Amino acid sequence: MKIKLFQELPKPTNFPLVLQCMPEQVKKMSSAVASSRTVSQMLACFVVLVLFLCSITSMVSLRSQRRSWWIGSFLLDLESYRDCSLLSAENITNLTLDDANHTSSLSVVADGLTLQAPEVISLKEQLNVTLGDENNACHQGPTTHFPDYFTFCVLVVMVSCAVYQLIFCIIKLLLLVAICVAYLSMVLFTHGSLDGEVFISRYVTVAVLIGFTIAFFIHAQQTEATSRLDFLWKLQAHEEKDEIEHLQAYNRKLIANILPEHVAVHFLCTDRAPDELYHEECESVCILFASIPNFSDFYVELESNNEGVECLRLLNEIIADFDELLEEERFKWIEKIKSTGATYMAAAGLTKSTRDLKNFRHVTAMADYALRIRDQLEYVNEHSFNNFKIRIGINIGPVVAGVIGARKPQYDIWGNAVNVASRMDSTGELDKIQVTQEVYQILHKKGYPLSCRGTIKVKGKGDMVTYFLNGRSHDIIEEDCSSSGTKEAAAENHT
Ligand SMILES: Nc1ncnc2c1ncn2[C@@H]1O[C@H](COP(=O)(O)OP(=O)(O)OP(=O)(O)O)[C@@H](O)[C@H]1O
Repeated sequence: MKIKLFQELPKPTNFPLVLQCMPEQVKKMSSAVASSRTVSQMLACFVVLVLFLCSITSMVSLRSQRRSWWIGSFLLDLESYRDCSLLSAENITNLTLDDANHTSSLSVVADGLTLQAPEVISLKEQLNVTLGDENNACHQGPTTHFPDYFTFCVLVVMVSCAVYQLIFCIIKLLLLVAICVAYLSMVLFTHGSLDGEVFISRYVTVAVLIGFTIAFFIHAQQTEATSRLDFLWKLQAHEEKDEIEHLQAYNRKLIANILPEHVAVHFLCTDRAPDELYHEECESVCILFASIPNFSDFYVELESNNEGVECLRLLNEIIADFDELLEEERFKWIEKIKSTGATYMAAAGLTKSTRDLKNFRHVTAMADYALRIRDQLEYVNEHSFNNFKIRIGINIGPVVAGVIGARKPQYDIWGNAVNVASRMDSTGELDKIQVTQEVYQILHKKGYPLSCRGTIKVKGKGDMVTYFLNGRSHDIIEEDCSSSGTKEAAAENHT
């Protein structure tokens, strides 16, 4: 995989605390600078150059003031420095202001420069101080008093250049070389006279600066290599994190497709015991079994239908249509449990949020769903020129819900209510929805048209009075009519 170096990593959403206290304009400016590596580098180079200029400005002034004789100015010039040096305690031991006034033939010889007594007196008068005194004008901070200061300043500037890790090492090298060349040319050519007793040897200065440049360049290379490695690791970590998140989302979706949402949440929870059996007791669950008994007649393995695959394709479409209907908001109470062959099983009221013990909306939703899938099969028959018949059974009661299996876990429900619901299907009639007395009592109150089938024999249960659900609730139809009427009226008003 080819990775672009210094590609920009996702920016942190939160500003550091210091930046948060800053005015909005400053925040914007700093984030604009930080977001562009080129701008940041240019800014860093600019800062280093400004520092360098600041450090050598005094040196330039020193040269421009050389001919002036302004004692007491901030920049004492070179000649005054030399004069002060000559008048230091080492050269004139017994000279005080009074002595000098009375000594007419005093002369001072040092470094080949001869000052006659009147000149010395004149100088001393101008200085108006006692020579050899630490606080005299000769000591008042002339830059030349400690000229190596410039070399140290330049070294500090070079250190500041090394501090900026974001500058490429090659740019750093160019910057360091430029600083060295500029400074050394000043020391060697324009300020050559500062050498000797004033500067440390020019050769030492050259050696020190070259040595520092090499050291800083090696340091810059190492820092850059570390930064690149750091960047690649960060990039790799980001990619791996994205991959893990993607995988987690995929797993979540997969589990949500296999298990009901609330059960999937339980299984994705990290602090659950791995061998723990998931089960829960649910009261008043409405169970539906819907089967297509004549599908087995339709299913034949022939060469013409690709050994039965085309039959399975049609069954798959029917089941998928049933699944799709559950996406509708009004069927949110219902959870598909499974489909076995041509039998579809669903339950409503498995969680608190999908159970309505007051208005039994989960039961009415199941009744509507049963009517809806019957219509859907009619529709499939019309379009596939088949004559599939559906048989539906509905019951209500307590169940135990749980997940069975470690490798291919399956959510299922068990209990007498489930067995009876299955019996309502198996003992039912084609194209009819058979319900138990408990379901009848709920649906009847809600305005659903039901007809009593009579007493039937149910295996294991004995005689049972059952009912057929014949259509939708009058209340719901009225509600639908009024809402569609309102919609039409609204549409009319709109036009
Ligand atoms: N969770 C379930 N999923 C699918 N079908 C179920 C489930 N629970 C019960 N049934 C079905 O309910 C029907 C009634 O079961 P019951 O235990 O009363 O009698 P059975 O003797 O086991 O059934 P059968 O006589 O059909 O073999 C069975 O056909 C069974 O397949």
